[in-house]
Amino acid sequence: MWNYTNLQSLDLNRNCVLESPLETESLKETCVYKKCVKKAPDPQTGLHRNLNHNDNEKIVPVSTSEDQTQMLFVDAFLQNNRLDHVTQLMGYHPNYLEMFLRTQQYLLRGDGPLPFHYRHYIAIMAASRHQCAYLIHLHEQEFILQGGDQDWLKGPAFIPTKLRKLHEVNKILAHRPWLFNKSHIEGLRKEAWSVSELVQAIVIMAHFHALSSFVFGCGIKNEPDHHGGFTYRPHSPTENSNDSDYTSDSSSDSNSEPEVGIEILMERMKKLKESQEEEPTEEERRKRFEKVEFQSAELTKPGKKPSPKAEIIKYVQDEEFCYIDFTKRGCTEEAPTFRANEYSWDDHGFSIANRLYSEIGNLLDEKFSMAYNLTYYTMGEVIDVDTSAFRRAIWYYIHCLYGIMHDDYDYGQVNQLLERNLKQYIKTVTCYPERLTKKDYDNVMKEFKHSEKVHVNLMLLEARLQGELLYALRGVMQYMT
Ligand SMILES: CC(C)C[C@H](N)C(=O)O
Repeated sequence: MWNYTNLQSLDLNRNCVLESPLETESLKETCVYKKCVKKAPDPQTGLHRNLNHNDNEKIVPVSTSEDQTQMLFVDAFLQNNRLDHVTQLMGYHPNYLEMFLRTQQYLLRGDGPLPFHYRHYIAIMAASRHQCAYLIHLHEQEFILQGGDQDWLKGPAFIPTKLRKLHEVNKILAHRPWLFNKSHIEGLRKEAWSVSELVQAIVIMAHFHALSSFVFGCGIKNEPDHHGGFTYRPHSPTENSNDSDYTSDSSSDSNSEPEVGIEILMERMKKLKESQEEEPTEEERRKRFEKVEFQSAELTKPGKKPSPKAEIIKYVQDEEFCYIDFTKRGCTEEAPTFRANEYSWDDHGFSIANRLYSEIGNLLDEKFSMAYNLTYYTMGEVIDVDTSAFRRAIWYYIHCLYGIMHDDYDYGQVNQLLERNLKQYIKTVTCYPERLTKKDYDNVMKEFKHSEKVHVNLMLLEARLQGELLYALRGVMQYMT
């Protein structure tokens, strides 16, 4: 349904999207993704540099000259009744955006056992675990458009028991997915949930948990017609921090370490590639994994969890329940390491998802592999770079935060390629995105292009989603057998 507000937002969204360090006051409408132009190598470093990018762009404008992106924007507008900021930001990576839109459309509006208004309400429940006002507001509106009862938006006391009973699973999957097991399914089966309804609900929850990470990770602002969204940007980042999804940063936290630049990173990647080191033994691999896991527990986020605003708190139960570190979770009993070679997406998750919720396995599979393999062979201003080692390190580090170990990956690479600040950022965005501050965003990947920071956030979204689904679908499989 198109209405004036939606058309308005299409027009106005250029002025209020990102609370990003790159925000300028001028409302530039420039296309973001440009083809690299090959230049002569830098005489000092021998690296090829792409001098043809403009780092002032924040989102891909509605008037983009890229045909593929333009078409996707039209699709997104028709699907979502608006061209939202998430879509415009993902517009930097049109091949990915296409799969994202296809999957989200299927989850919310395609064939499936759950009524449409339930799907949007589940999206609200999921986003509320991370206090993601942006997604909550979007789906409150969609919920009403789908004929949902306005009273439900007062909070869980007003919703049907069946839906309310999802709370426990929503909470566990969002923060400690390793606790999920078949007993949760058994419990919900007694509350009139069919297995296929549950699988759809689980995929919707996981999708919106991970999308909340993306929204905070990139600092996406509210839509113009939502609370706090229809404003001009503040002049300084500290002014009026209320209208953004970033928390204001009062702590002088640890993010002051100098960053390893792109050149050093590239040298390290090259060394790893050329290294003649013998394949580490299984035992050695396990030790390296445990080391990374152990170290991650030291990367705590100083400062308190932000307290949710009234419009969000009404949806949140057990507010205190959140991610806990490996060292505190009593690894042996409650959460043994999840071995991805014993239960993997490719061999297990994919087929059980497809079987119980037709088509979803294929859609997710394409989206995972797009995010995992996406590359433009660039790093900052350097072109012709094989970035796979860096990208793999990010993906597997996220799984490691969830206690998932891939036997064939050498976790030594994580420590060589991801420095402390970046690990801290990844951990915050993955585990408690609501705590991310603008300063955290500013302090990482300083030499990267804006579109590359978005790229990293796409990987965070997908790796987190896959990790959560691995636990959830393993629980479903245990229930079925
Ligand atoms: C995250 C980025 C460093 C990815 C890089 N720009 C690439 O095209 O592979």
